[in-house]
Amino acid sequence: MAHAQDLRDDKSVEEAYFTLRSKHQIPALGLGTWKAEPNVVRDAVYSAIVENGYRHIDCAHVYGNEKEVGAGLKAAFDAGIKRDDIFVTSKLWIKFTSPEKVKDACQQTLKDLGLTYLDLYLIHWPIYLSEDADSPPKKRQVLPFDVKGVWREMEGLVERKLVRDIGISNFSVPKLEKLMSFASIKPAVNQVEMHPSWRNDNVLAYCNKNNIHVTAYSPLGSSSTDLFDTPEVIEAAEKLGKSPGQILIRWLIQRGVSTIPKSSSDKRIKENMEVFDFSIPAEDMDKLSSISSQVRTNAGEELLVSSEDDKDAILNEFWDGEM
Ligand SMILES: NC(=O)C1=CN([C@@H]2O[C@H](COP(=O)(O)OP(=O)(O)OC[C@H]3O[C@@H](n4cnc5c(N)ncnc54)[C@H](OP(=O)(O)O)[C@@H]3O)[C@@H](O)[C@H]2O)C=CC1
Ligand SMILES: O=C1CO[C@H](CO)[C@@H](O)[C@@H]1O
Repeated sequence: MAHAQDLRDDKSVEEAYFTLRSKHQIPALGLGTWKAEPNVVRDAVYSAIVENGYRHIDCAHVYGNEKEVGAGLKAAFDAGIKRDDIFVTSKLWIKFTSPEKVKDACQQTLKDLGLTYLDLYLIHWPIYLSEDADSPPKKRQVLPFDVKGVWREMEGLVERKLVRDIGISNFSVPKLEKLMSFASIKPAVNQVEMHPSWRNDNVLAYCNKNNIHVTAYSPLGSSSTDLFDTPEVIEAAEKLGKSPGQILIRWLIQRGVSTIPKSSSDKRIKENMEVFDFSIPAEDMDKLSSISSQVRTNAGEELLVSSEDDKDAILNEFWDGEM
């Protein structure tokens, strides 16, 4: 199987993988499922896998559609795709990030998806909320997060063979450093927001140095269309005869990062996969990597803002000043 450094020469979607520290391989491109309506996500998953060569599906309990994603996976398996050829990621939601809740939460996700194991299970955010927390939560509903205890339970999931690899999502460098200091099984992946308008360079550098693979979420800027109008993106797209979306996806893969663009449209599911027959020249990579305005689309506000007064203090603590 080809590895990251071979991608430029790769013509085969199925061969485009990055190798994790466990030696398991994660596909460079997957399908995101956040905001994929339950009534359409089954068909999107089927179309992605069976008709367009996707081999990674990114899920989460909180997306409220894991049963329907599972129906799409089942349809793909019924069509002859092998379970072992598909990489499925899911995430432990923040109301279950307490040691005694981890195993049940994982088993619920497995049941909903109709699987006996996950390829990757991530702590969705480094935070623990009470199960009755409002959205956004009140300050008192943000409970002490026992990262050591939760991680030990995540390691237990690997030992029980419920998951092949474990990782985290939305972890800043200081939070990664803490986790690395006690983890017996080191995190395989950190899934974070990443695109040319939020490069996340510090997190990427730390992860590269510590053999933690990075998966980029919201590679197209999520629900905002601003990225598609960025001059550097338009210039590269026109030069290479590709769509802005293809440029954004390819930029990530050439950075050594896997990514999971979401689409429920057949046309865009196909378009987003057509990124393995070209490469972005170094000068355009540099321009795309030099956009001065850097803004997260997902700073966790919906999880954390209990009142306007608390907003800055809570977010700053959450991201350890890495805003
Ligand atoms: N770990 C975490 O905390 C998070 C993880 N994620 C994961 O990452 C995935 C991707 O991120 P997400 O925030 O959904 O945003 P994306 O950056 O993937 O953008 C998705 C949006 O772009 C549209 N789109 C898709 N392809 C194209 C294209 N080629 N041209 C134009 N528009 C396009 C989609 O619409 P349409 O469906 O109509 O094509 C949708 O509105 C999520 O679905 C989820 O799985 C996301 C956020 C946080
Ligand atoms: O993955 C994600 C999408 O949905 C969640 C709930 O709104 C977000 O918090 C999270 O970042």
